[in-house]
Amino acid sequence: MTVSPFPNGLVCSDVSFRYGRTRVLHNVSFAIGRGVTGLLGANGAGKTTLLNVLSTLKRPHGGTVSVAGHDVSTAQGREDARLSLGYLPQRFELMGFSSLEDNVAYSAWSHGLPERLVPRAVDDALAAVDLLDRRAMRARQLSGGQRQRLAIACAVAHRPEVILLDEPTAGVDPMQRANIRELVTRLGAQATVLLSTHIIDDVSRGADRLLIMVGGRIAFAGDVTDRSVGGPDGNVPVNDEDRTRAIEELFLRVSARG
Ligand SMILES: Nc1ncnc2c1ncn2[C@@H]1O[C@H](COP(=O)(O)OP(=O)(O)OP(=O)(O)O)[C@@H](O)[C@H]1O
Repeated sequence: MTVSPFPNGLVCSDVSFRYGRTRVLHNVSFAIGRGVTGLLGANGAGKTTLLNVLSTLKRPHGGTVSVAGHDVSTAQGREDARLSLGYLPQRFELMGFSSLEDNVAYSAWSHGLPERLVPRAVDDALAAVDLLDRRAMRARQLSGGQRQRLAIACAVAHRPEVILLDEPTAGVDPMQRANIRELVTRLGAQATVLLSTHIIDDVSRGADRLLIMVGGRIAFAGDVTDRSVGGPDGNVPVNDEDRTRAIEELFLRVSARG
């Protein structure tokens, strides 16, 4: 057995998953630690399915997942993992008629944060997403981008060690996107963050590492500053624009290879 370099991060070993008889994840393996790892893949590549498996919502048909050191193949491991996990799914529900602070408090409590720690956690999470001054508002009164930020606050208020974000910047304007990107970078300073996205800018500007999924397999894994991201000529991109272009080219190259 190989020892993961990130025993307290997210370790996915040889994971397979099927919907009925259709295999969607094929022997997916990677290990990531603190920082932001971008997960890129075309529509239908299997990103959401992978996040559902990593979050323990779905059980893999093969392989193992370890979240913050907890092996999720056992009932106790899954229970411990859920307390160490924050998951922002692609489609999330907020309690529209409840205040922002009640939304975050309920989420923190339901993730197992002791009740006495909840008020402070709510303040910290709302401050982190820049919504503290709207704490008493009802969630249904927020704009789309603000709702997205509130949902992130709900996902991270219990201070999880591993955070899974499924397209957190989908459908938000460039200003809000930059705010969310900055927030994700801050989260990555304290936690292992896996960020699934179609927006290459989010990866080139905000991620340290990159995974590319093609047809349910990991087709590329590396640092965003790796020489391999620079393409066949091996030039290392030095600024965000060059890096975005290089990652886009890498994505197309790797996807075409299948
Ligand atoms: N509940 C389901 N039942 C059957 N097949 C499914 C189900 N959910 C997803 N699939 C299939 O699994 C494959 C992977 O889907 P998934 O949603 O994981 O991809 P994705 O990379 O997240 O796509 P997108 O970027 O469009 O969100 C697709 O072929 C999809 O049709």
